[in-house]
Amino acid sequence: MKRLVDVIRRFPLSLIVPTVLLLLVLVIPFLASFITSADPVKIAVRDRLALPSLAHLLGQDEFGRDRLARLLYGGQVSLAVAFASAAIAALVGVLFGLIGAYFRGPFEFVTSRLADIVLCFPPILLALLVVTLFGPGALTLVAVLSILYFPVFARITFSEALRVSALEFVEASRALGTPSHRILLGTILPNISGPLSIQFSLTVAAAITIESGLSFLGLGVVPPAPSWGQMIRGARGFMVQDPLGIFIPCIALTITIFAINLFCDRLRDVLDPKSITKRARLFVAQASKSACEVALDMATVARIDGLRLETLGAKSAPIPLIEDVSIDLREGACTALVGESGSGKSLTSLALMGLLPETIHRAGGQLSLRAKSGELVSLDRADERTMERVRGDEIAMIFQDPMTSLNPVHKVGDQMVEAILAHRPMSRNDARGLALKLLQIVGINEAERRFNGYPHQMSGGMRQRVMIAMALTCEPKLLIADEPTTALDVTIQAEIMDLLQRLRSEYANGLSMLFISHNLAIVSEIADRILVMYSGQIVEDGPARDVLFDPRHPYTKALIASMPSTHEGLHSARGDRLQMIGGAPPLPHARPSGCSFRDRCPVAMPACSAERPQFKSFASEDRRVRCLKAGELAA
Ligand SMILES: Nc1ncnc2c1ncn2[C@@H]1O[C@H](COP(=O)(O)OP(=O)(O)OP(=O)(O)O)[C@@H](O)[C@H]1O
Repeated sequence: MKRLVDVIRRFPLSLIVPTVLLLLVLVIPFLASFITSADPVKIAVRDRLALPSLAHLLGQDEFGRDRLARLLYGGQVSLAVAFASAAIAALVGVLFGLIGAYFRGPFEFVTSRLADIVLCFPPILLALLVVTLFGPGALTLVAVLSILYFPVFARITFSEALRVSALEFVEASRALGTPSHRILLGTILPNISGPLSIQFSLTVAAAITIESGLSFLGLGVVPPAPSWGQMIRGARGFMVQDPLGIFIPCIALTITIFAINLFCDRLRDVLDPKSITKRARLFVAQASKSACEVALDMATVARIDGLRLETLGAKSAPIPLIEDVSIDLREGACTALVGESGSGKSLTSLALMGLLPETIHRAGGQLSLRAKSGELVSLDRADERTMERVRGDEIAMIFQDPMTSLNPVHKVGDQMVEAILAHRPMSRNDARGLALKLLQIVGINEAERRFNGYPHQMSGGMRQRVMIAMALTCEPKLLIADEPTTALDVTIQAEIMDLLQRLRSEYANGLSMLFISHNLAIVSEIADRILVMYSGQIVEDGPARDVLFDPRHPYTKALIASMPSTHEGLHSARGDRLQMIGGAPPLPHARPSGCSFRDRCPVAMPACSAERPQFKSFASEDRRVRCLKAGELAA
């Protein structure tokens, strides 16, 4: 009982109306004997096509049979046939699709060829074949419809499962030795349930309509037994004299199909953890409208001011991911954002680009940019058209994994030309010339040959160079480099860092950079300013040298102490041995009260759990530290 109450309490609100509607549609036909005492097959020729009366609420059909009784009893047959055939088709199709996609080889061959063979058969021919074997009737209909629809499920499952099987979390499950059936049912199936639930609703709807066609040909429900298909078939001959006859079963069909589609659609949204509710969308829209503009001084190219990002799930309360993050990106300077995985570096940069995932929204703060023209743009209030111009033209971004950033089916040169033409009004020939020049600038030998090559013909380092060249096509003011060397080996890392340094010094109008990394050693090579991020907050901010050689936050100190570096000064600052930072950063939903770092902090005191530390600035120093002991640590 307690369990039932719990289930009811957690039942998603958005499913209530579709569930009630679906239950009504499904249950009412099965209450036929309580609703009417009329016999659905009893003929009364004298009353044929009679209008509705108290005795016959929906009138009488071409044989004088009670239409309400036929509608209710016929609904039982139609719904049972439709649901049974859709369920069998889904079960068989999903099984074939999953096995074919996961095990490949002969399993793939059997799945695809079987589906091809069934799809090649004209449906009527197939129906005739099954009727010859089993004779007409509701069971025959179920068999015909299941055979007709299972290839659709098999194909959808096959292609979706193929896509999901290639994702890293499935590889990870395999590497952990998870048995195949668990991966198939526990990992892959939930990830493809969205398109399958929609296909199920479409199949039920289609099965109800096809039942009418097959019954019309005498291949389905045998008269005088009622079904909605039979009712439509019978009423077709009297459409002009008695439009109600065809209207009633059609309305029943429409409401049923609508209820099933609505339910499956909502169910998909509820099952998908990435979906957001309408209410949440409205909230986002309102939050965006309430933003206000910030003034930028001439030395600042972009500013993030008091940024707060929250999750926006359909099921749970919002969880803060980023809190009170403020960053000034200075003209021509490289600002580095450093922190452990999950600290919020990427989300901060994606917010600036207007590329936040749908499930995350900006709950506070402002984002502003000084464009090349000198115009001030409020990125938090900009519409999508403005953001399209800003991306690439004003702010460009390079990502961690150059292997997946380029489109594998287009030549490298074509992709570069398209990127140039999207922002710059010039001929294709000029764009080609510019692309070749950029390839040379980023140090790609045999630029012409590489221009005509595909991404898979290049090494990781070369692809990252291409990505950098593409990022520079419109001479942006700001380049966001999100862990641009993490996926590369050490020697290539060094080459890419040299390239970025060279580009900064050669760039005509001064290239400002937001360099994101978890690696302080790499950052120390390029950054003018370092911001250390921990658990969604900036905890230390200052000129690179000061932060590296005189860290004031215990987390920054711990990061430096754990960092293998060839940098002499850093070695002497922390002694010879590398030191580990104990524990792990808290997950966003489980951040402790007070300072998020206190559980790992060697100098934590009781006050650290009582209050969230605010930024502490130091007189005559251009630095900020978010720690109650910042003053002491500085001393
Ligand atoms: N789409 C999302 N939905 C919900 N939470 C998310 C989403 N993307 C990121 N997060 C959470 O937001 C926090 C910050 O993530 P973010 O990717 O910005 O971290 P990061 O510092 O860039 O880490 P990494 O170096 O691993 O990329 C993490 O706790 C992460 O789990």
